[in-house]
Amino acid sequence: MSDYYFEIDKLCCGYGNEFRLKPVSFGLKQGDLAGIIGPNGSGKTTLLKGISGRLPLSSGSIRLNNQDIQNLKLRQRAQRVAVVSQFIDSAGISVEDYVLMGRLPYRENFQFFESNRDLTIARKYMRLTGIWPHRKKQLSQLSGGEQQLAAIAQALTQEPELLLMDEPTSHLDITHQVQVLNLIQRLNNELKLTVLMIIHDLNLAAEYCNHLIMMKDGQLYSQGTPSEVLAYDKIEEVYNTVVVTQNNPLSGKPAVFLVSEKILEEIKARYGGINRNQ
Ligand SMILES: Nc1ncnc2c1ncn2[C@@H]1O[C@H](COP(=O)(O)OP(=O)(O)OP(=O)(O)O)[C@@H](O)[C@H]1O
Repeated sequence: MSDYYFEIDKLCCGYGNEFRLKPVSFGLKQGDLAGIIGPNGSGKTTLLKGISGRLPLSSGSIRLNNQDIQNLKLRQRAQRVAVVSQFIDSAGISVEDYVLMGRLPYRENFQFFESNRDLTIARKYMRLTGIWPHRKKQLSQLSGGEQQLAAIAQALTQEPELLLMDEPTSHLDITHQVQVLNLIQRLNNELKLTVLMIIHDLNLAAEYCNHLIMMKDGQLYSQGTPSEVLAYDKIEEVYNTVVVTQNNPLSGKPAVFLVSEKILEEIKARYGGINRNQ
């Protein structure tokens, strides 16, 4: 029996000889809201694709609630793990029908129409994500951010135990970023939904996630609480960029500040460098 609700052990996957993850291992507790961070091309999406089954593993195991989920049939896996990817296939389908597709893994053989329960669940998540007013529109008529909300509503309609998300806030303005992350945080608190998401914004990652996984060059570089992972020296090594970190005065979570080249040169000329002990 593992202490972890979700655990990957020495997971390897990639694209032939082009790019391959070095073995990645980590565990999450039920109800963790975990973020995968790291620079462009460090392997975040590849890791998520390996976990979601979109890329075959060359080695390693994935366990959810003490069961190896690699060998589950697609339908069974989809009842337990939902994925929100960056790019949404917005074919000619209404928002409501798109969200209802989240119930497909639960359809019985020869059940051609959704049940009342399917409709109730889909409507609940359309309301929660705020796309309810758009439900009759074609998905292709929505903005990038609204499509992202529809994709999240579909994934939640799947009622998964584990929600995987590839940059769920990438197309959203700050109001909707915070709205979506607040919603995810609420579901995570109320339903004990375990969430693993790729998130580029280090400040949002620090504020919302209780566990961070930092990738560099196809391998796991650091993992732990935001305070452990978002130390200035780790960020500088992984992102090759000078940063200053301070705690958010309200939440106590680390906040990361970038420094322009011009200011850095002025500080070097005046003080010889950044005083990290201030
Ligand atoms: N289908 C593919 N075939 C071959 N190589 C690929 C493929 N998809 C991605 N790669 C390569 O794998 C590496 C890791 O890509 P990945 O998408 O996992 O990075 P990422 O950390 O998610 O980056 P980003 O932050 O830019 O989305 C990159 O060098 C990329 O060029």
